[in-house]
Amino acid sequence: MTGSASGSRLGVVGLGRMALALLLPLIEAGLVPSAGVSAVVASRASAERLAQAHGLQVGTDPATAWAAPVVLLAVKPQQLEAAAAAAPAGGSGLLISVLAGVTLERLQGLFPGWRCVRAVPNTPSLVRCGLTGLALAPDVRTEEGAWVRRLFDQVGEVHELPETQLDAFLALTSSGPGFVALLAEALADGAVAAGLPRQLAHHLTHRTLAGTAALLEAKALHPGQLKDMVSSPAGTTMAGLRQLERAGVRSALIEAVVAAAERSRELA
Ligand SMILES: NC(=O)C1=CN([C@@H]2O[C@H](COP(=O)(O)OP(=O)(O)OC[C@H]3O[C@@H](n4cnc5c(N)ncnc54)[C@H](OP(=O)(O)O)[C@@H]3O)[C@@H](O)[C@H]2O)C=CC1
Ligand SMILES: O=C(O)[C@@H]1CCC=N1
Repeated sequence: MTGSASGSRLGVVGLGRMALALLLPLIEAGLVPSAGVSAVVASRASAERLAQAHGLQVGTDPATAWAAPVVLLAVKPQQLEAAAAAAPAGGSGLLISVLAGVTLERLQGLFPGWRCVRAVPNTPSLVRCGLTGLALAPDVRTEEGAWVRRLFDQVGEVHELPETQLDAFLALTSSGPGFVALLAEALADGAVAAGLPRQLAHHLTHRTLAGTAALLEAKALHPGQLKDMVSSPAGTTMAGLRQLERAGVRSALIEAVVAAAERSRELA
């Protein structure tokens, strides 16, 4: 890892799916040296499995991770109190939390002395197509803030936002991959039902999603414009769109994002 904010050591408290989605590409790109990572998880079995799978130092003694000058906190919100209870008193480093909903104010209360960053990343970070929302506590030093932005920039796009917008950001970008995956699964099922082989149906679904997103972005189209572009009068797309509107898919998607944002606020 480069940059004065970090030295060469990174503590990781909770090495689950999100922490791995961030760390593995950073290690692969040589931006975080695997020898400088000290990770802790809850169970000995997970520690052994993760150490073997990724060649990282993974244990269950929290002191090893909290000794680093920068700590990535990536336990579940429900595991926060236990993780905080195991942190040594008198910390003075940089704490980057990715916990859904957990506010800077709560982090500062639980980890006195730590300069806190609330990050909202997503799992496409694993393939360096991520999105990260960031809010920094006022005491985060200028060079630390710059280092954090650079770090997340390496796995995708960074958006620094007022903290009040992070729950909505998370609902769209962090929960969003789950919503889109459900759509992808259902679209592929439809293609199989209509006669395509399963493997081809999944491949074509992924390419359709990626191509649609690329077209929307490249031509700066409103989604409604693209919908109209592919809908011939009395054609195939309108036949499908009528079914979607009848089933309330548009409203269901709106409510899904709103529900995820509300749940994030509850987890605070
Ligand atoms: N998954 C996602 O897409 C996103 C997740 N997030 C946030 O990231 C965080 C982690 O989520 P995710 O990676 O999915 O969860 P996981 O369940 O995959 O990972 C949680 C990790 O925390 C470890 N852990 C549990 N308790 C402790 C403890 N007391 N001390 C140290 N480690 C502990 C677990 O160890 P063990 O395996 O031994 O139980 C596990 O490694 C959550 O707060 C979530 O809100 C944010 C954005 C997106
Ligand atoms: O579902 C969750 O709670 C986590 C946070 C955002 C995505 N996954």
